[in-house]
Amino acid sequence: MIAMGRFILKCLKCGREYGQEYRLTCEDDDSLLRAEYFEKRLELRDQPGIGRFHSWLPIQEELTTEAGPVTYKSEALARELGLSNLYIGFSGYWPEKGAFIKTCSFKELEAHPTMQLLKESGGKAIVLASAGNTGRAFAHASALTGPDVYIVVPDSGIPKLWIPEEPTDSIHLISMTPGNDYTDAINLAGRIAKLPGMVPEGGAKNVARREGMGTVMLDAAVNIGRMPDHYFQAVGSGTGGISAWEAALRLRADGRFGSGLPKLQLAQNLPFVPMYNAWQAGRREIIPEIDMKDAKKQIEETYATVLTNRAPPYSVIGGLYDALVDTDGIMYAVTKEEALEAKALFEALEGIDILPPSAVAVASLLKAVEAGNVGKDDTILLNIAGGGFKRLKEDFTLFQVEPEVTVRDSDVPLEDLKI
Ligand SMILES: Cc1ncc(COP(=O)(O)O)c(C=O)c1O
Repeated sequence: MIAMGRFILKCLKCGREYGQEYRLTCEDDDSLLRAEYFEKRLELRDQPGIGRFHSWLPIQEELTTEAGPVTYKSEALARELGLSNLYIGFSGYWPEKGAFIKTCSFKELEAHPTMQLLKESGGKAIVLASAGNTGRAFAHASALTGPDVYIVVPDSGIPKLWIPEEPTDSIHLISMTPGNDYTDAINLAGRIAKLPGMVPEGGAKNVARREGMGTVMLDAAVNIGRMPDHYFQAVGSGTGGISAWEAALRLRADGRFGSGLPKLQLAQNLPFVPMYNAWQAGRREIIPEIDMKDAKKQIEETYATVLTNRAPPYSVIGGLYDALVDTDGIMYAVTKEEALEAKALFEALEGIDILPPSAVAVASLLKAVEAGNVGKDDTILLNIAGGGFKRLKEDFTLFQVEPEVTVRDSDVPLEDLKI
């Protein structure tokens, strides 16, 4: 158990408080827990990456990894769009800009604090589901730091499960046959996590994961000197949006970064856009028959497959709906063609390759400019949550993680997994 805490966990529904521990839910209800840190002012630590933001990470020991978010002011894309204060929050590999996330997405910002919290709370093995990028990040973190990870991935995610070092025995990859999607992987991971000795990673419920993603907002505020007026990101679960909002609430309370919360401007990719549909209809609830009819077929047709969660933390108290309401947010639905065009534009102008979800985010910024949803002198943060994969391959040899077992559906007998 953890000694002397740095924060408490508070239930956003009933207000019940818990000490510092690896806890995903309140004992009385299912709303999100939020960390309240004893440090109310952000005090940057002298660490190379995400560890700078230790003030608001739910761990004891400072992280020393070089992986961290990078913020820079755009010139070429900004000029093209006629924007005078466009900032890029870049999570990926781009050494020329000081970006050293070698699994090329902001999922690594979630993985490092989560693995550290697991260690500090005595856990030995963590279980998670992934559409690909999260699994890669946790596999890498496991190879670097030791704890076992059990990663359940749908077939479409397997090619994304490479890491920049030899896979270690601590990485256990479970793949699912075609026909299963990310949500099927979530369901199977949920069953495995109930086995003795296993700790569920928890997705959006995992505070360490949210704070890790929230550092993109913190880094931007520190670099710009204030919070941005707008925050653009592509979402699948929406956890990044929730995290950006929570980070902004802390920055507002800090007092040095402005008092207006950044307007969340979030995008999904067509035809699978359940949160966009629910938000457009003004609903807290996602109604599957309306908002994601023929979900599995829609998911197969999407360009950015990692943005396809059928059970996102949208309706839950403290979830994405609340974040959108509180920030007067906007959602976008982007086509594959729009995303590909945006990708080509960004890469040509900014000079770095980006992953499909980031292309969806760029496309939503183009739409926002066209619709007048941002002012030309507004301060805008565009979260490029994944990029630099081509750049990474120039410097590193990548290793594919091989599945230990492949299963047909999420109801398989757990004995078959030979865990
Ligand atoms: C690069 C990238 N961007 C965006 C997302 C969406 O993340 P979320 O919906 O959890 O905020 C993901 C999810 O895997 C991702 O890998």
